[in-house]
Amino acid sequence: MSQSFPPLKNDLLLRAARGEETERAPVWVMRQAGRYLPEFRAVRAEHEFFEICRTPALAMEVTLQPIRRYSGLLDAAIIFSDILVVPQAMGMEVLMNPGPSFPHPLDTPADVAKLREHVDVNKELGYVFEALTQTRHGLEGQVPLIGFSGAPWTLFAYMVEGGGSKTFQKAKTWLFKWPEESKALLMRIADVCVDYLVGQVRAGAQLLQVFDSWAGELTPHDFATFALPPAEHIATRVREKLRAGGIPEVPLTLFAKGANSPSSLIAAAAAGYDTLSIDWTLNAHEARWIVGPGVALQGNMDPGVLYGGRDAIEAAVQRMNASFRKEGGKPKGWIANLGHGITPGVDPEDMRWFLECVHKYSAAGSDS
Ligand SMILES: Cc1c2[nH]c(c1CCC(=O)O)Cc1[nH]c(c(CCC(=O)O)c1C)Cc1[nH]c(c(CCC(=O)O)c1C)Cc1[nH]c(c(C)c1CCC(=O)O)C2
Repeated sequence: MSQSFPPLKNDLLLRAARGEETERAPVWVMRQAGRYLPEFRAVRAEHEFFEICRTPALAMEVTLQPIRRYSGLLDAAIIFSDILVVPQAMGMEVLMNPGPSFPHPLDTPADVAKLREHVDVNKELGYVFEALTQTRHGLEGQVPLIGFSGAPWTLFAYMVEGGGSKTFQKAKTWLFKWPEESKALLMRIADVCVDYLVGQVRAGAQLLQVFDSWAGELTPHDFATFALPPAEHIATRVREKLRAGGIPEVPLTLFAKGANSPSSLIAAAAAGYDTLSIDWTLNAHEARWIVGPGVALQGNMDPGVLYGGRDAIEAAVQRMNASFRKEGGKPKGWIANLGHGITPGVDPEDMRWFLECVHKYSAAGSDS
């Protein structure tokens, strides 16, 4: 597959991620390819979830579905995959029925011996790289292509819990009973993520996002102790490896959902990422005040507003716009998004309305 890709026609996302002013805010939506789209459900009816991930033509198809449906309204595509392909690459079995479940979670530090000692990402995750390369061609330069991985803390939690959790009993047992073993496992996961993310850029990803969906389960102290160091390691090492490989650097985004204490925000902003993705429990104005001008911000409408109909969506976009932008100025270092993934019950036409409202209200000169 040729690595000479079609020229990019819309670089709003990349400019905003670098903190620049843009004529309007670029917009994309976490989980934009997925179950709220009937065309995704049609593919899903014919194929298992991980089969779609592992089949580059299918992964490309579902990645492109929202780009086609919302033609001209989305400013990025995100490759269809899942954060749990990394635990799979490390040797763990993961099922999707309908949520993720691990038949053999890591109950104690002794179980770490069951993981693959050396993970060859080209061998284990080459199918994601192939999907990225094909999709980058399939996009024909319309919008940039985002690659991603889970953050080590969120992946660790899945690997020891064996699935989702309300209490995080097992993950917290690990952290507080075996802190050193926990840190070692977190860094081991981080090193796999580094190789995986570098491989994604080599394959065609133009921006990388690291999802720490469960960061908010930790105290500020434990976030700083356990979650942030491996996330920081990822940013540092990815940049080093790209430079060493002569591969142009790409912007990096960290989504540490719920890590919203001022000290956590300040620390996350200093972790080596270009953009922080924030959830809806933060006011963007306050977040900017806390983190200063050094990082771009992404977010942050409550995904639940998409259930509220057009008037509610429009009003929430207006408030979001006013919160992210200086009065009268152009958007600067702001990527419009939801504060977490879009949910399966959303009407795709309400998603369209959200995108249209962002275009309208974030355009320079428009009144918020
Ligand atoms: C925690 C997490 C997971 N996966 C992901 C996260 C981090 C972001 C977040 O917090 O939402 C990330 C993810 N998962 C998926 C993408 C694809 C790209 C996109 O459209 O954003 C991305 C970026 C597809 C998916 N991943 C999953 C689906 C639905 C599975 C199906 O089709 O049956 C999709 C489209 C399954 C999945 N995968 C995961 C869960 C908890 C579930 C089940 C619940 C759910 O549906 O969201 C783990």
